[in-house]
Amino acid sequence: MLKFWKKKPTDQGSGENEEAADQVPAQTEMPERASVPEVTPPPEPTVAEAPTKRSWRERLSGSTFARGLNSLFSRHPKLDDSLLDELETTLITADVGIEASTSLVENLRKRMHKREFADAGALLQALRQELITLLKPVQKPLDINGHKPFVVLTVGINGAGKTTTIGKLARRWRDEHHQVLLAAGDTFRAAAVEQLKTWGERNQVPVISQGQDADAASVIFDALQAARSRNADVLIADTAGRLHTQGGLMDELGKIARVLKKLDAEAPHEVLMVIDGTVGQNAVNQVRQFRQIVGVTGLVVTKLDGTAKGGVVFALAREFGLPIRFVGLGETATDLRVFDAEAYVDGLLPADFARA
Ligand SMILES: Nc1nc2c(ncn2[C@@H]2O[C@H](COP(=O)(O)OP(=O)(O)OP(=O)(O)O)[C@@H](O)[C@H]2O)c(=O)[nH]1
Repeated sequence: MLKFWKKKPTDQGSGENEEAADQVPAQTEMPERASVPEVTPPPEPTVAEAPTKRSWRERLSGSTFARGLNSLFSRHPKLDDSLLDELETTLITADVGIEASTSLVENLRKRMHKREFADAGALLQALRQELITLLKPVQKPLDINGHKPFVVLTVGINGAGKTTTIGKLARRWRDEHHQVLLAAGDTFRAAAVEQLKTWGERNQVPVISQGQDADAASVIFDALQAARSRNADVLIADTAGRLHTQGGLMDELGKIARVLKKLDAEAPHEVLMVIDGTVGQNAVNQVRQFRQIVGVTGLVVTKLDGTAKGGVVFALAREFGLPIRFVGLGETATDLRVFDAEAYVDGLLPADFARA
């Protein structure tokens, strides 16, 4: 245990470890130190990129959801039961989920039979409203001002987009003038540490890392100490992608959370689960499994610009009611958007009917 605190010759000499060690209560479980933490300092700022922010519709219009609705309403402009039957199929095909799709359509069918809609356009407007109503409760942006440093622990399965999302978050919060620190806690995948360092360099944000195969809890613990001693506003910790069946790796998440609590009883302040939006209904199972291991407090749904069908966001909202903090609409730094129910729905609907 003492070994963990012993200052290594190549330490940066900041005195951070000693200072934070004084604040640590008696330890029963400590992360194993595999190697000396490395701090990658941010390089000098370069001229800021000036990316053009593309609209939600530009990004979402290729989805099965958007294409399905467009084609349905142009092929079938007449208001009747078969339009609703096809609408139900379109929603299910787009990953909205059977229960949510059926309940949405049956509700619209009842209203149609009560002659609430003059034409198919009015039905589409009602659908827009219902979809927004489904998503509004999960539109709860992440507020990082309540704690200092605010600790965000990102979790998810392999390739979901955690590291990329962290890079985008670093950029966003840095642009909002927060002091950001990153922890390279994905010590499992060879390239993950380098990938995070690249994002750090690109966004002038320091990264705390050890070598590959280091103990993730140790890296993240060190990073929280560093964040405290540097008076950083936010620490974002990466973790290795894992499946619920990988017991050892799942236990590691619990260990990371416990070790963080030794420094701050309320940390992590956000357990952000990153979900690949192209995996369809599987996303629902993933969230269910991760929730049982670590108390997920918010979701990020990525890759909605790609081959995602678009509907999984509704399925997640209906199933869990967990806040959807952000959605990934592309691979560049500014492509992570704060989730906005109306903008999302309007990005999926045919342009003539959406309000955007
Ligand atoms: N099109 C698109 N691609 C994305 C988005 N977010 C992430 N990606 C891509 O998804 C791939 C995987 O992203 P990573 O960030 O490496 O995923 P990870 O979850 O850290 O992966 P592991 O370390 O294996 O767990 C990369 O090629 C990213 O560029 C997004 O919103 N849109």
